[in-house]
Amino acid sequence: MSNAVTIDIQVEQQAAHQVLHINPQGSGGDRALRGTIQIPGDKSISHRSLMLGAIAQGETRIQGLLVGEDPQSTAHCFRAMGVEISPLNSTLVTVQGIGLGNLQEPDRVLDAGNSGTTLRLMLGLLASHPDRLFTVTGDHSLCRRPMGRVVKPLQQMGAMIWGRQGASLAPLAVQGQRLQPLHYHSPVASAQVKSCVLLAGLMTEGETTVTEPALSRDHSERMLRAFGAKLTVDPHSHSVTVQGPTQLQGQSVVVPGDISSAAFWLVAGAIVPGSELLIENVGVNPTRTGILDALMAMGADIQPENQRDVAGEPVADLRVRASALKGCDIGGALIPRLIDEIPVLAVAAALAQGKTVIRDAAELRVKESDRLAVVASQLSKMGATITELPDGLEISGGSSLNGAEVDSYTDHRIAMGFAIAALVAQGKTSIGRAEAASISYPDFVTTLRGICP
Ligand SMILES: O=C(O)C1=C[C@@H](OP(=O)(O)O)[C@@H](O)[C@H](O)C1
Ligand SMILES: C=C(OP(=O)(O)O)C(=O)O
Repeated sequence: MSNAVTIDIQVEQQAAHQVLHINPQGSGGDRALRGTIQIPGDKSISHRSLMLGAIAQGETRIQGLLVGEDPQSTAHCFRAMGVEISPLNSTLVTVQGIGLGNLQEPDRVLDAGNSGTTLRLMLGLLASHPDRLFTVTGDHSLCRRPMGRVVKPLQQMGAMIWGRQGASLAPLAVQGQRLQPLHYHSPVASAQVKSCVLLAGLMTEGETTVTEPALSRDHSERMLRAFGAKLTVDPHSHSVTVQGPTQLQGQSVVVPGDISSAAFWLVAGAIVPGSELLIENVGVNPTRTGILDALMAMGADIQPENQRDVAGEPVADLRVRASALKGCDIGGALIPRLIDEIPVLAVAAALAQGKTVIRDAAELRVKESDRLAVVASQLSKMGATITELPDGLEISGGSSLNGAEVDSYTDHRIAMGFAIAALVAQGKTSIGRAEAASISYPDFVTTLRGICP
């Protein structure tokens, strides 16, 4: 029997959609993945640099911005409100800030596409722009996602917002107002809720505070401070206060690589026997590194190298080598620190020895898809033993996966997570609607081809 294994990767266009076929050919041989990977810019930081740049005074210069569909949605919306933003696909992106309170009333509906971050953060700014009417929408997925979580605190600040089901679903109409400050106790640990209220607080006279039940990603806090906002953080109560009104100054921003994109390679390197991958320039902000904690608790061999600080965010290169994984329990305050990585973490759990239980993750039901239901149904098709819980997943690992026809449900994290599962499956896996990957990672398939035998 030949020991040569190749992993055949084909993208098939089927009408408006793409099917990604991944077929490890040859058996018994070495499938090891090897190489050095450059990951795309952090999506959360990319959105924030465009938005803060737009409302600051003077020019903001952004290096390393993610050129994915989600930041493109943010750029389109702010261009429609009079902000000059250079093409996103250049090494240096410039935003000509128009100053606080100066977003123009757009002559069209603002379309946030597939991006929850765009819509929720932008609503805070729109609601606090007096005398202007804005209408906002998104794609089919976004119009099903809950907006009440940001509309409610904004209404408590005096915002006027209309939409379906008591303004809890987009499309929404916003009549900008002078708002009142608020101390909002958010029932969810959500950086989008926190950031929305803080952005509304920028324009509002007085102190606007958000307290959250557990710490969510703190990129807004870091960047608002860097742009000159008057901001205080109480780490004990997970509270952030902005003192408004506060004028921002344009800055130079360097966007680190997205750990949520690195997560696919971390899991791939850990589960494909013999692999060694070096993932360069990964943002390792402690509010985002839950995936490292979880994988290491499962026995993954991940070494951070060359740790440094880049423009206010910690960065490292991550070396991952394949190792035997064991199941573990994941829940509580760890969840917001790895929320977007759970689909691919479930793939690692399916390969680990023993049981993995993920809890406190009901938020996954209101992402681009119901990620708990989709991961459970599609991973079962590949032979995994997985049960959907109301707020998580129970995965009995150790089974080998078989190739299958699965669907992304138009969710980028699902499309890419299943591409990683396909690398260890017996036989061909076909992932429907795989073009969703370009929401956060347009070069995903190119990078995958580059590390496969
Ligand atoms: O603020 C952000 O940039 C994000 C916050 C998270 O959402 P929630 O705030 O809804 O948890 C995350 O899932 C999303 O991908 C990006
Ligand atoms: C949930 C995500 O993004 P958003 O909420 O911005 O659509 C994600 O990227 O996984």
